[in-house]
Amino acid sequence: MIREINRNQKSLAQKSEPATKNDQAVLTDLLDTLRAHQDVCVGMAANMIGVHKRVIIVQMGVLPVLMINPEITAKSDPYTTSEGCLSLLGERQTTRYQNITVKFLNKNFKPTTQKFTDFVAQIIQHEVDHCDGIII
Ligand SMILES: CSCC[C@H](NC=O)C(=O)O
Repeated sequence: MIREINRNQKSLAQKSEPATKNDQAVLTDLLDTLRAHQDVCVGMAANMIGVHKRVIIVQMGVLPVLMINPEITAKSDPYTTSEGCLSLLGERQTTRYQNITVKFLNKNFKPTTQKFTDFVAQIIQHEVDHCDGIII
């Protein structure tokens, strides 16, 4: 189901709870909602559709990838960049890391550890921050 974008800064500042297999609906809602905004949006966290669970979706080329309970376990090569967000007006400067390692459950709840670089790594960092109540 396509959900409304949460722009309530107080709600977005809340830390999200770990997701479980009971949270299937948010997986499809994130897919549907990202698809509906794919012209302007490359990633989303569940709290952006009002669900305070640690689930993110990241556009990797043409493929949207869901990550459940993502955790960045290693990062290297910091740089400064400017980012926007569907939940926020304008852009803000932030520090991101060129290379990250992420531990997460895939869409079938299979434990996965994967390395990411460049723009995909940047999107993941932005969305993991959302899970921690941090907006850029
Ligand atoms: C480069 S990271 C920016 C991610 C942002 N998505 C919101 O959480 C977006 O603009 O799609």
